[in-house]
Amino acid sequence: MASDGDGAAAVAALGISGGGGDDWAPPLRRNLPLLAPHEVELAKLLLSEGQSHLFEHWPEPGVDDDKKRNFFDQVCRLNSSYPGGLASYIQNARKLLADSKAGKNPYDGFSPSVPSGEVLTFGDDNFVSLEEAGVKEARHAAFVLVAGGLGERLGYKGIKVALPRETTTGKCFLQHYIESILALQEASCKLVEGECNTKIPFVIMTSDDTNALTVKLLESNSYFGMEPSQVHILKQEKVACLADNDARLALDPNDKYKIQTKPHGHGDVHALLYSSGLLEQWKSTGRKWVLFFQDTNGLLFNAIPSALGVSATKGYNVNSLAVPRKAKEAIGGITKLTHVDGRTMVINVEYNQLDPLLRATGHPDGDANCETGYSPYPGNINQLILEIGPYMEELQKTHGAISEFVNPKYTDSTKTAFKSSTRLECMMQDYPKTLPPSAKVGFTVMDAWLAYAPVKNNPEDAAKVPKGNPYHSATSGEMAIYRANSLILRKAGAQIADPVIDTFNGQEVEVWPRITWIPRWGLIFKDVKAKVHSNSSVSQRSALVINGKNITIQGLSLDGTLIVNAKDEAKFNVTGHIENKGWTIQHVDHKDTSEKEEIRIRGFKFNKVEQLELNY
Ligand SMILES: O=c1ccn([C@@H]2O[C@H](COP(=O)(O)OP(=O)(O)O[C@H]3O[C@H](CO)[C@H](O)[C@H](O)[C@H]3O)[C@@H](O)[C@H]2O)c(=O)[nH]1
Repeated sequence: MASDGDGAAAVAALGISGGGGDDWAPPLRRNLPLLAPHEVELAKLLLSEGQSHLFEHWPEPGVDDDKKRNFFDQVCRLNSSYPGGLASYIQNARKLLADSKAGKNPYDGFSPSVPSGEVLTFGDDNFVSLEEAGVKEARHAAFVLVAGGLGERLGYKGIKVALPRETTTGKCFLQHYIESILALQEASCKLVEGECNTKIPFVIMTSDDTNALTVKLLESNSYFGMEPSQVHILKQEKVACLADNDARLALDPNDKYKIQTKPHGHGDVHALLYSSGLLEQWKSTGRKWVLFFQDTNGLLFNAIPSALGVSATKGYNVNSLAVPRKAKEAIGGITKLTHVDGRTMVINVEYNQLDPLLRATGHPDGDANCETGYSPYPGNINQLILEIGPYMEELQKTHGAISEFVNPKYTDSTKTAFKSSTRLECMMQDYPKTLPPSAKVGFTVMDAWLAYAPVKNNPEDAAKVPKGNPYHSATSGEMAIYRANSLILRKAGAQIADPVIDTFNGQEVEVWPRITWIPRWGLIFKDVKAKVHSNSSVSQRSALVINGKNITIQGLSLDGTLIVNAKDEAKFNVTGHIENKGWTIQHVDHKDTSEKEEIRIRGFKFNKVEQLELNY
């Protein structure tokens, strides 16, 4: 830090007179001697971008000097972490805020239509062969989890990847993701003749909100069996908040020497990957695919093998996973956009933009269901599979910058003031927007029961979801695992009892038998079919935990709780009639603070009365 004397010299050297009317807000002028030359440059930048208010409250030198210096440390970080620096950020913000105020449609000139993509049916021959193709490709893949989000809508205090995916085993999302990647690695390697030492890389994008807890979760669980060198953490920086339509930066309400910041969105992942150097490394070691996914979709890995199979067999540069979408559901719609000048693109139109776009282009009902009971636009679940070569070529041009948007909440229709500060955001699924028309952009649709069950909404909001639309809550997220596993076993020939309907935290859900397995057991449908025989049955009140790769089920009739553990490659056949009191489901009110938060948000817990545990 420059001494007072140095600062004054620096000021003089930079030719700053200390005058210039409003340019040098008086409180800043008085503090100039405190600043190092690079800080003076940053101050000039801020003033030239209309940010003199940031200094209005600064006291005389000698008071809060450390805080003033910390302020410039933060400005320096904000300036270096945004492509083009803070000046670009403020200019982009001013333009986007003006467009928003004017009600400008970001899709001006485009008309939407329903695109065609690959529609897969679980368990048919095409699905099975795509799964096999996907497993074969998996050893050329790298996975990227975007997990920098706060999960504001869920309101959970911890990080979302640490939440149990289901509470029968209690395994968290991150453990399930890692075990799934390792299972893919193992299965894919098995298909190679000779030795295969492939380690599938796994990147986690964190933010200041999630980084420390994510690292702690990994380290305290020995990376859930993954080699630490396989895992790369990339932390995204937040961006400055905007207080008004002039893009004046907002000060932190709790610290007037700090600019308030918020996450910039999952779109940051492309710029971070670009600057990390990982892509070159991956390409040079034979990687072909980069798979992006989100923090809480416990069904996702049911869809990965076949979707990767689609990418490989269709030669897609970009493949987005989708599920049938209910109108107004909070997932973007995959849409074909045709511009008046003839350009077309297939892209996600975010859920808050689809309705206005449709209304503005001759669809008076806006975002509505069609005769199928679903929106005609497939719902984007934000699982993207990018082919690494074309991806790297594109990033060479864009450096990973993704088109941004702003979403201010105005106090009234004059759109002159915001309810709270806003910021620019970007989304990873907007990546195809800059691609040339020659790019092969496709999508793959699967049933939601198989592929999509996120945990995003808190109990109160979930209970208000229109009837028939998915809740996207901790309750529905867990119940969806049991339903999917039950349906998969049914398809494999087992007799799985029908569900009962119950209501937890105000949400009516189907309660299927609580069946779970480790990814090594049932990575693809062919594996499940080979291990389950049709003469087996599971009653509705049962729980079945399959915890071993080579466990087979033959002639089992289960009415109660059964946990089967078999180590490594040990073979074990589960058979016979097993009956016990089992685990009953106990309702928990989400306001009951005597329960743990992860239990309260799902509205139930298991009362473990009796079980049979087999260890082999
Ligand atoms: O700055 C951020 C913001 C979010 N995330 C991560 O991005 C993912 C998605 O965040 P949200 O769950 O908040 O996303 P939304 O529900 O708003 O919407 C996104 O997910 C939906 C499907 O779940 C749809 O695909 C939609 O089009 C897409 O934008 C999460 O893993 C979150 O941790 C970050 O890493 N950094």
